[in-house]
Amino acid sequence: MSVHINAKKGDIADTILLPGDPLRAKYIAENFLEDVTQYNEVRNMFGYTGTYKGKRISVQGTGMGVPSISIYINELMNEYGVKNLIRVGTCGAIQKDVEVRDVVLGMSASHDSNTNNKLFGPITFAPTADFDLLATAYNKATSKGLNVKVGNVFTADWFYDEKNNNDQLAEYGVLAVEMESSALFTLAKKYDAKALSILTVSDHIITGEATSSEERQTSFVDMMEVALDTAVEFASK
Ligand SMILES: O=P(O)(O)O[C@H]1O[C@H](CO)[C@@H](O)[C@H]1O
Ligand SMILES: O=c1cc[nH]c(=O)[nH]1
Repeated sequence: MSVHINAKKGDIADTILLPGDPLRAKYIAENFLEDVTQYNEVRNMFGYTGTYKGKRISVQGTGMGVPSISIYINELMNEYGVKNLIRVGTCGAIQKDVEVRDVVLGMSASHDSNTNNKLFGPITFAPTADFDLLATAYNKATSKGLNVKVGNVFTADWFYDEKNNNDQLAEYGVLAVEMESSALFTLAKKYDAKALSILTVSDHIITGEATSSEERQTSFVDMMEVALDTAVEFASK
């Protein structure tokens, strides 16, 4: 048992999906996994383990923002030996050719979080996804015929930020804005684990087009299938 996860050693698979929304974790467990057990309900941050296509996979809500996901991924890697971490999140598009409901694979994560400044001091570390996970997810997505985009995402500390630099970020090729990937990529490297962010565009920051909160919990099935089909290639059992 760790501080925020009420699971025994061995309850959590070495390969895990990480939605910010715990109800998205519940949806994935109920609709995609077989032989599911719930291992965590501390703070209603639900965690489940089951099988998908015969492989043992877990899914754990992380909450919103760098501090929250950092707590969960530290405990998952340190206390439970998790090795392959795939975020299944939502993001806001900032490029005209990235559309609502598109799937975005985060290859790198620029950010405005102070956590990496504390870790690295004067060095600007570039949080980067694991290439093997990224290549596998890309192949799974394109073989499903998805309109997948791959590139740099921006991990923001502020959700409501009137002074954000979306225009500049877009000019420099950033695809979309979310709130966790830089911490996931940074900490996974520290603990010699593999990490990737698979995101669905839930809203478009330029056009204002948006999805409902129910759709954000339950309907981004393309992303969930790409993540699970990728996860099974890396799960050890
Ligand atoms: O849908 P999730 O995975 O929570 O991701 C996005 O949604 C939340 C903001 O609404 C932030 O956590 C952001 O990263
Ligand atoms: O963090 C997020 C997630 C979705 N949409 C946004 O604008 N920001």
